[in-house]
Amino acid sequence: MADKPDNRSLEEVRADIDAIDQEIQQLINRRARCAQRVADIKLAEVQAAQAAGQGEAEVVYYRPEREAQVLRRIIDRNTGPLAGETVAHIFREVMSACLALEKPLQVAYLGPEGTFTQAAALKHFGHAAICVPQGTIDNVFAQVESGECNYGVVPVENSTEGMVSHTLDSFMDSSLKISGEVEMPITHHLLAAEHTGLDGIQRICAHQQALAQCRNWLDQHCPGIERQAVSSNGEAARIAASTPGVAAIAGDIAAELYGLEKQAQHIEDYADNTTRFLVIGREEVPPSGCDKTSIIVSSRNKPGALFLLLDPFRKAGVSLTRIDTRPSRTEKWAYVFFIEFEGHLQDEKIAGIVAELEEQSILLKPLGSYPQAVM
Ligand SMILES: C=C(O[C@@H]1C=C(C(=O)O)C=C[C@H]1O)C(=O)O
Repeated sequence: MADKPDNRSLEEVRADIDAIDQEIQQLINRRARCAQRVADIKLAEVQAAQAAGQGEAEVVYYRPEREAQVLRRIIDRNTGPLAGETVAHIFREVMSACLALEKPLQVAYLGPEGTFTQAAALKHFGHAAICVPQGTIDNVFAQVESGECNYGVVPVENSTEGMVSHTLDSFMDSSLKISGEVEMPITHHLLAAEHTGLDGIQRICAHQQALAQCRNWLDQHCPGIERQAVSSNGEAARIAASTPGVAAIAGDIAAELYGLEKQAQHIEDYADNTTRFLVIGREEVPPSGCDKTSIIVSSRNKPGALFLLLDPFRKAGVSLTRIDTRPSRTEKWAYVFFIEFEGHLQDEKIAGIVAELEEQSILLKPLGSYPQAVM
């Protein structure tokens, strides 16, 4: 059946919009009161456990598995005209604001301000979270380990350049768990002070990953210009803003934050350049129904060792989403594998695989099960 023609005048449509906005606002506040009630229940549960002498568990208001389920359902049932992802982003902010009524989350991220890691933190936790920049990946881990921050966000893998090895190394020494993943499409620009122009650039600063991701473009358009690797693209943008003749490779946030002009846009060599970030926390996350698990495993140095590590996955029909190897720092010439796969450590099938791997390996460290990225 065709829709009835919409004969409303401009004034009538605007009156409708005003009435709808009022209703949405009331509903959002009603939702917020529900979230407050949930928080009261969680607090009462922890207090009751403490009174019964059962440890000193802290109240964990944030529930990543529940948030992932809410967002997935929103995308699944969406009928448009707005895109599912668009509506999910709006609800991401609604949940973020509801949660902050109790206490805004403190989230450490690999800074400085203006990095893609900051954008990833905001995408995952929403804008009500208090995001705190850290100078190094180690500091992000330390902030979460000490309880200074609730969660941390670190880059782990880029689709052009592979793993961020430092993040993997940090996991080896840490007791923190992975509680989520964030995927960000990465777009790089060549940024410099206004009116610099390609001819006015003597040096290009960026994080080594960004330099690598734009290598072909730079070879073609900026041959002979010095390239300098610095600690982050945000830092590169800061340098470019204060040093004439210096350009930075960075994204839109950095361009805006440091008032830099785009000398060239979208200079990454591969159009589907994405970076994946991990969220680290102190708690294990229950199953959300669509999860991933990451483990570190080190095998005995014998023929077929890698085959033996992977065979349990094949037998159980479980897909690996990532496998990477790092030199072990304790035993010379031993290697550790960083393996990611679909499923949750609480699934029987996954628990079986892990038990089998434990027999084959000298070290097996589960880094956590967490909801697969929703947006
Ligand atoms: C309301 C809850 O607490 C938090 C807020 C949520 C929300 O606003 O929907 C979801 C999960 C938690 O992060 C809950 O656990 O249900």
